[in-house]
Amino acid sequence: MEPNSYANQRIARISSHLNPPNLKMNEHGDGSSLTSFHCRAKGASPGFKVAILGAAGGIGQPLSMLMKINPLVSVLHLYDVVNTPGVTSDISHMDTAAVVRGFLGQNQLEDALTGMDLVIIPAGVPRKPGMTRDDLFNINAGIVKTLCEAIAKRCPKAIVNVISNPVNSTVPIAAEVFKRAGTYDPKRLLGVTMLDVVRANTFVAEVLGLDPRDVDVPVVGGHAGITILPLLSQVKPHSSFTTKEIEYLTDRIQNGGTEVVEAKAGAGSATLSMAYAAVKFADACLRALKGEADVIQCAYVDSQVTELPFFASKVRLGRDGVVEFLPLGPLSDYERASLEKAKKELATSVEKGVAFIRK
Ligand SMILES: NC(=O)c1ccc[n+]([C@@H]2O[C@H](COP(=O)([O-])OP(=O)(O)OC[C@H]3O[C@@H](n4cnc5c(N)ncnc54)[C@H](O)[C@@H]3O)[C@@H](O)[C@H]2O)c1
Ligand SMILES: O=C(O)C[C@H](O)C(=O)O
Repeated sequence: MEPNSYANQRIARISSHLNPPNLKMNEHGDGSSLTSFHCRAKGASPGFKVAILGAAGGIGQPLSMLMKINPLVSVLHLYDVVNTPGVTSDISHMDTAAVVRGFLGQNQLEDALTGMDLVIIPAGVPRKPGMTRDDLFNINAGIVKTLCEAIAKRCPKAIVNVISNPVNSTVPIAAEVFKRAGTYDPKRLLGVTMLDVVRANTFVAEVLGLDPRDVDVPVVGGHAGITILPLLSQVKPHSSFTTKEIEYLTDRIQNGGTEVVEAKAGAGSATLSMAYAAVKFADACLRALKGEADVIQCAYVDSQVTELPFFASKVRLGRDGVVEFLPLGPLSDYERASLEKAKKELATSVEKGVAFIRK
């Protein structure tokens, strides 16, 4: 054994203990462990501070793992109302730079959020077969409200990525909470619709016989059923589709979530593909925060692209969040008709979210 390796092993073992007091655990129970007092201070690695709210859930766990690998992250705060000690201990053993801290329960929510640059919210209940995303409103609306009230207090300048469903309503809820608190910056609040883009790229690539990494499908509107509108006329590389292909692809992309919910047969909704999509989106936000130019993603945002107050479309991201809305571009007749149907449903979902806070 090298002279220092024993000490190094001990320090590695206690790294998961460098946590808030509630998560200090001594698994050895022999009273002989090093404490944080004995550890040499680690120079702060450059990077961003990211909090995941709902970190112990089906999405939260793989999302936390993948964010721990992201070199742009220096500090990773994992918050949930259950099970964060275990998830935090587990993830903190990964030999990547981000320092991981766990926070458990409402009493620690504000500590989890203090000073964060990016907050990702996958907290809330998922669908079971036969449910719509809107059926989750009654539970998830209150969860998102509480979390956003704490964000307004502790990291009002953070970029916020909302994953909790129904996204078409939870993003307007978040906006209303921030308005009430006097901290609303529409550029910094983004509903995550990346999974629709990920699915669209995958399914279109299958039909075209291409590698999905070479395919780019804009998906606009919102994140539920007919509000999910893939713009197949704008697929890159430029491609033409038969009417049958357009109908098949639109239906499959709009119902991708339901396809997973049914396949999981009561055990929840998409978690792994969602974690992948959430990390892709969060990474884009962090690259833009760092100053990378030309970061363009689809997101559900406070929008000027249509007459609706919130709409998903391509946006350019920068150091302050959304810095530009890209125009919808020329639509096919099929897409124009679908957009009108989507707008009606979206308007209702937005109003429902706003009314939840204003009532
Ligand atoms: N935007 C999208 O594309 C997309 C995709 C998939 C799932 N979702 C949605 O994401 C949400 C989470 O899905 P999941 O499969 O991870 O569910 P899950 O039940 O596996 O995990 C949710 C987690 O949230 C936690 N939680 C509950 N109340 C909380 C609170 N007040 N504060 C903090 N954490 C709390 C739970 O303890 C749990 O760990 C669902 O609403 C689901 O519909 C959205
Ligand atoms: O379908 C769901 O309920 C989860 C998510 O919105 C999805 O699109 O997979």
